[in-house]
Amino acid sequence: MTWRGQNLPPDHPPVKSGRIGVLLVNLGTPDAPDPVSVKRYLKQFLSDRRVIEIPPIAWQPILRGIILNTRPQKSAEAYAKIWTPRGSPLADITASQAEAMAEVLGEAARVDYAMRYGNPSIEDKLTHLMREGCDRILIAPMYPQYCAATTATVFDEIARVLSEMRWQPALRFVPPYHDDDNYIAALADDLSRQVAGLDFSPEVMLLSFHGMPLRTLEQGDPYHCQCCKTSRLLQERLRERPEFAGTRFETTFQSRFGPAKWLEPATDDTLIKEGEKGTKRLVVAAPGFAVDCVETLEELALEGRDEFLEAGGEQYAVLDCLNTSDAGLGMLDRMLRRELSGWI
Ligand SMILES: C=CC1=C(C)c2cc3[nH]c(cc4nc(cc5[nH]c(cc1n2)c(C)c5CCC(=O)O)C(CCC(=O)O)=C4C)c(C)c3C=C
Ligand SMILES: [Fe+2]
Ligand SMILES: [Fe+2]
Repeated sequence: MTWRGQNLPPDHPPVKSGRIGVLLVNLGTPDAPDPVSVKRYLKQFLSDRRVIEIPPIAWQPILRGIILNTRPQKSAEAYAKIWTPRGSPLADITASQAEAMAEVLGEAARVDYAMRYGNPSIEDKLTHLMREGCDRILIAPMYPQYCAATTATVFDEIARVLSEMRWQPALRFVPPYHDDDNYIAALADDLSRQVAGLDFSPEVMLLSFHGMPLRTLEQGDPYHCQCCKTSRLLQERLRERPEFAGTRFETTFQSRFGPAKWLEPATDDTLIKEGEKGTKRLVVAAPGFAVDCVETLEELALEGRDEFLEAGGEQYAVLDCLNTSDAGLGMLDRMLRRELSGWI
């Protein structure tokens, strides 16, 4: 019996090894846009102690007694507005990114994707890659800015899954890429292309990042700092482009959750203030999201539009995330190849 050129004795169990795997990991999403599925997803997501940093003895009664009895209904309505025939945009676009990377990497590596919460799970996909013979695996958390609530939870889950494996793969992790020239240049190209296609020129551009509780900044999470750096580097690039001549840039934080103080300025408050002070033409980009999701397609594109127009604004657009654009896939390809160097 032979496997990849190895001679094995006839009674040897089949051996598959020597392959390289790549696993793109994003946050996760419900299986369907209904309250039961959203409740299942939120229960797992909001029970993670890195996401809600309140001792479980205090948090779990609030989560189970209040949040999970109210939020799933409201969130399911938001998801229903953006759901596609192929499912949740977050999972669908992440799957397309993985397919595109599988194509460009070809025989050099197996590429797949997983979700930190919900399906397909990290456990299933990591086990599957191992069964396919991948004993070296590159994990790519799809978060440009490091945050304990996102990047670190991927590491936690991988470590948990590995703790139950006899034969563990060798692992690499793609580092946060908030100031990587490859990422900033891809954003600058893609956002300029999209603005050139609008029927108005923006007076103001919001660079909106997912928010976090302010306490996490005070406790040393680098997330806020990394968002600010991405924003500064991106603005430096965009100011050189004719599409942004005369545009004023603002950095904001969206998706506030719960009563604690979050990072400011808040995106929704800023949209209202801009409309009230006479800004007529505004665009929003969300550079911290690798793919479009409920937070960009519903909160920014639908709720945000109403907020801005009701406050006096006239023209409003939310730009696509890098998704599967040429710039986005080119960036991903270069980033994965760099992190795979020596393996492929
Ligand atoms: C305290 C709660 C939350 C923290 C902290 C948080 C951090 C955080 N989230 C993202 C990226 C995404 N979040 C998404 C959805 C989402 N986020 C929260 C709460 C917190 N996020 C909730 C309750 C939800 C579900 C939707 C809702 O009910 O509003 C998504 C989209 C998922 C999808 O299915 O489309 C993304 C992506 C980051 C990057 C982050 C910290 C930096
Ligand atoms: Fe979130
Ligand atoms: Fe939201």
